[in-house]
Amino acid sequence: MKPFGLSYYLDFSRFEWGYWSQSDSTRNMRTDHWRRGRVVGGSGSINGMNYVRGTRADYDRWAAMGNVGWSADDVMPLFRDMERCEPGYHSPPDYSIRGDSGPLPIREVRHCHPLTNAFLEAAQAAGIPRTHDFNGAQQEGVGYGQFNQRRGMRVSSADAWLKPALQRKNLKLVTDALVHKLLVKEGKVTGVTYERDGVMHEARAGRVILCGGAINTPQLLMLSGVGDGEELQARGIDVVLHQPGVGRNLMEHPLIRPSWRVKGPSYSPTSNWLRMAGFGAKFLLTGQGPLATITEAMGFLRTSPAETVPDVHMLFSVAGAVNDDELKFYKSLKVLPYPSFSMVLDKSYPLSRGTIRLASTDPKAAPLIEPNLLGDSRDVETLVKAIRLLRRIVSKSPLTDMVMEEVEPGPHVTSEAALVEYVKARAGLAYHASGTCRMGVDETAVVTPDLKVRGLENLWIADASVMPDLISGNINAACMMIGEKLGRQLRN
Ligand SMILES: Cc1cc2nc3c(=O)[nH]c(=O)nc-3n(C[C@H](O)[C@H](O)[C@H](O)COP(=O)(O)OP(=O)(O)OC[C@H]3O[C@@H](n4cnc5c(N)ncnc54)[C@H](O)[C@@H]3O)c2cc1C
Repeated sequence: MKPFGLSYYLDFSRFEWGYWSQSDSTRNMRTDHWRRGRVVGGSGSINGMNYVRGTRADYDRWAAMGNVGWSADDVMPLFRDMERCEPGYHSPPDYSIRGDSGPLPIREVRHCHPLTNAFLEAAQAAGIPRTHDFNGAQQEGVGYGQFNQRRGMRVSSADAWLKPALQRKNLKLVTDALVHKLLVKEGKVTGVTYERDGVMHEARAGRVILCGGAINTPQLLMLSGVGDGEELQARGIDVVLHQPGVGRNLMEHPLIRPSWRVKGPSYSPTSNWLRMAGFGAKFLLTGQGPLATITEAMGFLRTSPAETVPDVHMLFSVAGAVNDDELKFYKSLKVLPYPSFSMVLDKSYPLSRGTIRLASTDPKAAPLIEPNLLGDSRDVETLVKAIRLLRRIVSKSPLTDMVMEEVEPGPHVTSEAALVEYVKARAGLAYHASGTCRMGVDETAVVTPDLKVRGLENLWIADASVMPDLISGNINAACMMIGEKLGRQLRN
């Protein structure tokens, strides 16, 4: 999926794990599709490419939890070294903060749809500040989207780091392989077993680094006997290390998609061949337009003046789409078939926590994902306040003049109770699963601040599972930073 636009037309489900969660009692017993990339580059090879670092305060919070080495002063230089801001930013980036020579190109949206510019103006009319770089000095506010793309084409971590390194003689990439478990001898990890074309193999290593993501990394640890001792024994797995923190603390940004129908054309699917040809030409000539992305602007908003930091994050999507539980195939998303936009909204610092458990000792079986996505009522309250804020934005010119009607939640959903019910009925995933092998300094932390698995020799983790709590915004950039940080640490 190099150009994002292809995902409208082609079925990429074979590059995915196809996980569905357990019914969620916090959301009317709904179940949802936990999309995860099953491809070189992982979920970063199938994601939306929105590039967000998170705030300085996010990492200072991680450090304040005892995670030495993770403060903003420690990690922001890593982000800068990773990035190469492409030409064409509306305001020149501040290169004391942003990078200009790293392996990962980051471009800003240009030549937007009129709805995007109308949204930015309306948000400011509603009292929301304009930020010229939410990855720079000020995250708060609304601004144009940034993407890890070159001329509109995806540049994933595999493109930026792995592919150039493949020429090295000491690197071998084995694809189409499923790791079954860790090899552990007397508390020391010596390698992994994996299956390829129905044949089992062993890979031995001086140092083993797990990066299977927030669902598969804890699954692999549990299959290897590392997890809650009682639960492992109940499944007949020999306990290598009793570590009840494995698979706990599952974090996800709960997400809703308030949507509006508009009078003029948006990027919604169209049968007008002339318009489609125009989109194709724009992409080929400039790398911009809906084939590169449909989320042209972003916002980090405070739902009330009492909030000290933005508590919700939103993407302005110039094609309306709503969550759809009826769709049991690979997206659980219904694109609205008429001109429309969505304000894709997620709660930045969710308090609810879910769990990953083993469903079976078969490495090919999906683990049990128990989301508990809205287990803490404060997450619901924030999303309800955020809907009111979005409605205020839409009521402002020039956006209001372009809108025909509110599609979701709908004009009649106005009371507190009705909005709470809407959130419970419709909230889904931002695909930011994280935290299931939490970094920390306490007994239930799975890794130490240097990402070493506590209680085992020779094993580190570098993926979203180590995050101690969630950052504000999308998390792929933070995952890349985590990998970069561990790489430097082990090299030294
Ligand atoms: C649909 C979607 C849209 C998203 N949009 C954005 C966005 O716009 N911006 C953003 O910043 N973030 C986005 N994200 C989130 C972001 O991409 C992920 O959070 C991030 O890629 C997670 O990185 P990770 O290294 O933790 O895991 P992953 O990227 O999931 O990598 C795990 C890798 O391990 C492999 N693996 C797992 N188990 C095994 C095994 N047993 N044997 C062999 N291999 C195994 C997987 O196949 C995969 O390649 C999105 C995610 C999704 C799914």
